[in-house]
Amino acid sequence: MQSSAARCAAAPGPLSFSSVTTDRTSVHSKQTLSRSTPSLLRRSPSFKTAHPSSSNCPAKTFSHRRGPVQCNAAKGDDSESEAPLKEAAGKAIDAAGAGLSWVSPEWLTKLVSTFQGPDDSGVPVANAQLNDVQELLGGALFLPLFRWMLETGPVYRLAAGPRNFVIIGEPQAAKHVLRNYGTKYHKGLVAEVSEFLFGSGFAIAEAELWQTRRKAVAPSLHRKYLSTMVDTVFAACSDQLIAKLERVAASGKPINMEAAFSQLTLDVIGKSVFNYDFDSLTSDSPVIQAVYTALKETESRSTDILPYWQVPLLCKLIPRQQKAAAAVKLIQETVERLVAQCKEIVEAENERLTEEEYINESDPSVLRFLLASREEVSSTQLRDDLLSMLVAGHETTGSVLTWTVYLLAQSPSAREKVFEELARVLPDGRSPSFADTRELKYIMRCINESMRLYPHPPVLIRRAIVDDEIPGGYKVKTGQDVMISVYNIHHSPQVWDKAEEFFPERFDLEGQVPNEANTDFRYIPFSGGPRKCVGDQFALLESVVALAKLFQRFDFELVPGQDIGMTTGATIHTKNGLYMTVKDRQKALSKEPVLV
Ligand code: HEM
Repeated sequence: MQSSAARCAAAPGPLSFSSVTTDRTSVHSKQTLSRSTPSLLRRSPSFKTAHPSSSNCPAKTFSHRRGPVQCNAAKGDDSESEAPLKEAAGKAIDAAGAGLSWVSPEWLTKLVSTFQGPDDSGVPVANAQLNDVQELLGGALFLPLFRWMLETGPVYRLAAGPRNFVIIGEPQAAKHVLRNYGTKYHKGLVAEVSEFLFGSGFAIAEAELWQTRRKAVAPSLHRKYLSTMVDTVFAACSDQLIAKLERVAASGKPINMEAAFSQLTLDVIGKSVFNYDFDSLTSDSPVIQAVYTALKETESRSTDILPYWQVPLLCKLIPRQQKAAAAVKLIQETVERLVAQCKEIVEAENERLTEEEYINESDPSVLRFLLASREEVSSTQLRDDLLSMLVAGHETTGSVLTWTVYLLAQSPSAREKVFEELARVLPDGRSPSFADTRELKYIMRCINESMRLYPHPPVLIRRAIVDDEIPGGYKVKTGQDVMISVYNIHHSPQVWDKAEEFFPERFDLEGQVPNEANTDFRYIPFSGGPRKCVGDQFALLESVVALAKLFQRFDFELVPGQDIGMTTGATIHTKNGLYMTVKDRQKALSKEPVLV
C-alpha cells in the first residue's frame, strides 16, 4: 500500500504540490513563540464573550477539569521542511496559467481590490504575504489559516488575486453561517469544485433536490440499522484487520496504520452502503487511490486562481485533469456495477420481506434500503447519492482512526485507561455489542478529542446568497465566499483550555457525547445546521467498535524518528504514513510470570 504522500506525489499535473508539506509541530511552535493572542481579543468583542472563563460558557464543563495531560506535539525542527516549500513556491511562481493555487502576484490582488472599491465590511484583512502563502503549497491550507487568526483575529479576510474569502474561527459566527444554510448561505464553491465527482449527489446538491434526497437517504442510517451493522459489518471488518495485524505482530515489522485504516474503512463503507466487499485489507483496491486523487482535485480546484477546469477542452489536455477524470470514471463505474447487482437481488425479494425481516436479513445496506423503499429515483441520481456516501464516509473515518491511534500511542496514561475500560466492560474479551458501545465511554472521548485536534475536513465552505451581518458586526455581501475554519475554532486558545493538548477528560465522561448543539458550536467536527453530516452516528459507532477490538488484542508503538507531518486531501492526512509496531497483548499477558 502506498503512503498518502507517495500517492499524492505520484499525481501529475500543472503543479503537484502534495509532496511538500509543513510539519504541524514546527508551525505551532513558531506560532506560539512569535504571535500574541491579545490581538485576537482586541479585534473581536464577540469573541471575548465566548471565552471559557465567562461563567455561562458551556465549554467550561468540558475544558476545566484537568489531570496529568500528555502533549500530542512531537518535537522537531522545521528548517528542513521549509526548504522544499520554498523550492515548490518558486516553481509555482515561475509556472504560468492554470493551477497557480493562491500564489497570486500581489499586483493582481491590489488591482482587484482597487476595482472593488473601499471595504466597509469591518472584516480585518490578513497580512498574507507571498512567503506565508507558500505554506498552502503543502496542501495544508488550515495551518496558515490558524497563524493568520492569531495575527488578525477570529474573523478576517484573505484576499489573493480575484479570490477572496472571509475566514471564520469563532463559534458564534460559525453557528450563524451554518444554521442559516438555505436562507442566507449555500454550498457555493464546494458544489462548483466537486461537481465533477459527486454529480447530482446530495452531498453537494442545493435547495429542493438536496432536501428530497437527504430525506430519502437519512432513514437508512437509523439506529435500528446501525445496531445490526455493529456485528455484521463493523466487527466483521475489524476482524479482518486483526488477522492482518496478527501476522504483522508475529513478524515484528512495522506497519503503516494510516493505510490499514483506509482499507478498513473502505471495506466498512462498501459493505454498509452496497453490501459489497472491497476486500481491500487483503488485496490492493484501486478505489482507495481513485478517491484520494478525486478529493485532492476538489481541494486544488477550490484554490486555483482561474477555474480553467470549467473549459472541457482544457480538461482533456491537462494531465492533472486527465488523472482526475480517470479516477472519477473508476469510482462511478464501480458504483454503477454495485447498483446493478443489488437491483437484481432486491427486485427478487421486494415483495417477500416485511420491515422486521428486512432488518434481520444479513444485508441492511443503504442501497438495499433505497431500492426496497421503491421511491422514484433515476439510476444516475442513485449512483451519485451512493457515491456521495462512499466518498464522504471512507477517508473521514479512516483519518479519525489514524489520528486517534497516533495520539493514544503518545499517551501511556490514556492507553492504560482504554485497557482498563475494555477489561471492565468486556471482561470475557467478547466483541462489543451495540449495548456495550454505550459503555465504552472513555474510548468515545478519545475519539471526540482526536476529532477536536484533527477535524476532517478542517474547513467548511459556504457562499452568501443575500447581504448579511455575522456576529461581531462583520458585513458580508451577496456572493461572498466564507470559509469556516473548524481547525481554528478547535485550536483556539480563546475557546479551549490547553487547546493543543490531547486530554480526552475535558469532555465529561458521564455527560453527553459532545456535539455542536451541546457545546454551542465550539465543537463542530460533523459541522452543524441543515447540512450537518448524515453519517455522524455511523462513524462514531464504527470507530468505537474498531478501536475497542484492536486495543483488546494489541498495543501500538510509534516507530521512532519518523516525520508524521500533515497534509490534506479533504481530510487531514499524515505526510508519509503512520508507521507503528504492533504488540500482541494476549501473548504478552500469557508470558507474564505468575506470582504464587
Ligand atoms: C468521522 C467520520 C466523518 C466525519 C468527520 C464527517 C464529517 C462531515 C462533515 C463536516 C460534513 C458537513 C460538511 C459541510 O457542512 O459542508 C459531512 C457531510 C456529510 N457526510 Fe460525513 N463525516 C464522517 C463520516 C461519514 C459517514 C460514515 C458517512 C456515510 C455513511 C457520511 C456521509 C456524509 C454525507 C452524505 C454528507 C453530506 C450531507 C448533506 O450535505 O446533507 N459521513 N460529513
